[in-house]
Amino acid sequence: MSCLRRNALATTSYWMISRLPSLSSTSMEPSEKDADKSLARSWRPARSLASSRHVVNHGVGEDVIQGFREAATEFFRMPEEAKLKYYSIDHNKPFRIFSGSLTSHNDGNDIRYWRDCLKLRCYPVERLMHQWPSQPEMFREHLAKYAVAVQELARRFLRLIAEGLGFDNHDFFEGDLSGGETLMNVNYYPRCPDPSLTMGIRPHSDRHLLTILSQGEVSGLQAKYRGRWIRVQPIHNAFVINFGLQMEIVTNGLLPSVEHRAVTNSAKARMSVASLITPKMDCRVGPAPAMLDEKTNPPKFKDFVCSEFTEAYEAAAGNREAVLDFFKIHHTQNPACVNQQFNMH
Ligand SMILES: O=C(O)CCC(=O)C(=O)O
Ligand SMILES: [Fe+2]
Repeated sequence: MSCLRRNALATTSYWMISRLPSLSSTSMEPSEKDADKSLARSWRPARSLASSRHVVNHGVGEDVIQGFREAATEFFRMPEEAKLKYYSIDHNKPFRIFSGSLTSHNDGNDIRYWRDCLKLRCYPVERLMHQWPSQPEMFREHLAKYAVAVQELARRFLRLIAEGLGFDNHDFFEGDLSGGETLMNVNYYPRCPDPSLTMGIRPHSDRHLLTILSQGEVSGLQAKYRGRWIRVQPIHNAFVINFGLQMEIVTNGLLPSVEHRAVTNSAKARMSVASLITPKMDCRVGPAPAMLDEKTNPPKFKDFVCSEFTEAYEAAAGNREAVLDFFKIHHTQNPACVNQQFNMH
């Protein structure tokens, strides 16, 4: 296991992938392997988020990204009556719209949120697409193409992460650990007359393994870095890759989830599309055995069933420290005993 690689991966949990001059989603030439090598080479630490490094060769065509972004924009443009039937605060709905905060939990603060969110389950496509809205026309078709392409990208990323972590098994994240239904937040932030009074999304860490975010062209995303909020400047056709809390736990804290938020702006509306790669609800999640060493790196977190995590996340309103606290091991137990519980697959 190369310590250097681990350190490189650990330095920041934010990467941006910019457009691919040489590859498109339809033409994976010269070969997927070469594209992966190129991705792997670019897994270097960002010196700071202010000078984010960009990873090229993500392989998702501009037509696929823009096609879905346009269809989603059309969706938000539909008359209120057409959208109202989807409005729901029921988390079990496969497709719904809601307004405002990230979780249903009220954290007692007085912040107002200007966000409409279209929340849906987007992968596996064949199983879920009949639940998506049939209007606007082509919405389903564009979403299906986007969801498949982003899922493939996530799969490649997870392999690279496993490789970068030095795992013998590069398929470590395959199967139940990343095989839950992929969720998608399509966030629409209207133009806001006074951004000092409203937020887009509160500060939070994403709950799952990995988020692949298309920001669009309008800035608004901010990430916490050394205690300060740094703007993540959008890049045309780029994805922001964001490690979630469960990645932080699986890697025993080596790849920390990034706290981020979205602010509103008075000049332009903004739309972002976040695809959240998640474990199966009944999957046991905990620090990967390959990450642990009884003496030097005992487990920092207990394992849990993914559905328990959802409850903790809601209760902590997405706050990184508060969520992690639910699962932290305060080392009164013998780490050797705890070790035996971790069986990820
Ligand atoms: O709008 C953004 O850039 C961030 C969205 C986000 O953090 C989320 O959907 O979890
Ligand atoms: Fe997020």
